[in-house]
Amino acid sequence: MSRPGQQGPILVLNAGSSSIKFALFDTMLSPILSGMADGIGGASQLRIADTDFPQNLPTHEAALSAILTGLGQLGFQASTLRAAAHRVVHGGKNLTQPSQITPTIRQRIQANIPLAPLHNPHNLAAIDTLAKLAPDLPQFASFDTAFHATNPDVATHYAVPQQITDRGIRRYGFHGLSYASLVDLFPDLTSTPLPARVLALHLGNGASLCAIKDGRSVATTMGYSPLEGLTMGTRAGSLDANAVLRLVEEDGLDVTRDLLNSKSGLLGLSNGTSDMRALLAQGTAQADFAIEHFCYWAARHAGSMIAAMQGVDALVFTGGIGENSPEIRRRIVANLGWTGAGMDRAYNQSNALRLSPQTSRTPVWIVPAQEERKIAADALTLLAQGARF
Ligand SMILES: Nc1ncnc2c1ncn2[C@@H]1O[C@H](COP(=O)(O)OP(=O)(O)O)[C@@H](O)[C@H]1O
Ligand SMILES: CC(=O)OP(=O)(O)O
Ligand SMILES: [Mg+2]
Repeated sequence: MSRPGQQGPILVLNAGSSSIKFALFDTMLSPILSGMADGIGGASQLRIADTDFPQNLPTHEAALSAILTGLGQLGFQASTLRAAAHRVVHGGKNLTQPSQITPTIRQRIQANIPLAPLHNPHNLAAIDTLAKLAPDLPQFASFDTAFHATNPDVATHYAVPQQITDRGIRRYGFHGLSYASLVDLFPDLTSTPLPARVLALHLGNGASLCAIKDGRSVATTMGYSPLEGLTMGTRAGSLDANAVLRLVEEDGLDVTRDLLNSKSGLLGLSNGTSDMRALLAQGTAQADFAIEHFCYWAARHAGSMIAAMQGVDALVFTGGIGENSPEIRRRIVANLGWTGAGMDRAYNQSNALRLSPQTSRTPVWIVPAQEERKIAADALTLLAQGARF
């Protein structure tokens, strides 16, 4: 029996830790419209196409409901869709390929909640909400961990006994849909082939770096969960495991989990603000220290990524901060002057595609994160292969 939306668009939902991005694509992968609910839990707003709607969005659930209402008012009710496709942040050991969501896949996503507590619950909530609204709607998931499946064992193993690694305590890496789309889009956008050794900087509310050699991930800064690595909006980034043990001992597990995932990073350092745009506008000593910490550690971790590639041929910024903040890019590239990267002030100020002058030995680019397009492409491939619908 055919569904009413069989010829309709694909809805992509990308729930980040502070935002839900969404997009509709037709079956030729042409964008129909896109939008975003951002600043969830803070100074939130909903943007659909080019229109901003100031909205109080205290939770991801409120944001999802506002998005679905807004799309419904434009004629895109759930019943009119051909499929929905989701970014799922943690696929764990087993979910390394885009998949149609079945009860088994849903159960595995749920089992990975402790590994990505700021993400997987929101991904699952979106899947469940749509399943209730439109039980026959085929739904698909693409996993943020999958692009890093090419990391060598030496990069994915923590230095713990093998039986611990076998329990899944290993490095996975995230932002893989962003890095995969960067690799796909780079040649067309820049009219140059993808350089052999790319340092990709995905700087958003969550932030990570990836060493991309010959188009494949060979190292990344996030590990077992999206907590490891850089200083982030609310996440602490790397810290000594013995410090974590002490916090758990003194404050308990739940308090410590919340502290390290939701109350640290820029928010903790500045004593109140996780949003980079707001921090840059503040001008207080605490805000400046938080910004300095972010840029210093991004550059320090970059050194590690560059060592994994034995050098670097290009730097590529992406993510909300990477695409939009000239000041943060300026500071990070200044800390990486030793790589031969340089910045043209005017190009940087205008968020141009190429940020470095022609004389720069190592070019610096912006490639906008196109996670939604990648997720839609994955879903279309599965539909073409005959996924049930
Ligand atoms: N013009 C800007 N200047 C500085 N930071 C910005 C700007 N625009 C967006 N950002 C920052 O980008 C971050 C959100 O990035 P994004 O990739 O959308 O987040 P998420 O991790 O939720 O997907 C926030 O810290 C926000 O302040
Ligand atoms: C994995 C991750 O940190 O995602 P986001 O940056 O969207 O929060
Ligand atoms: Mg994001």
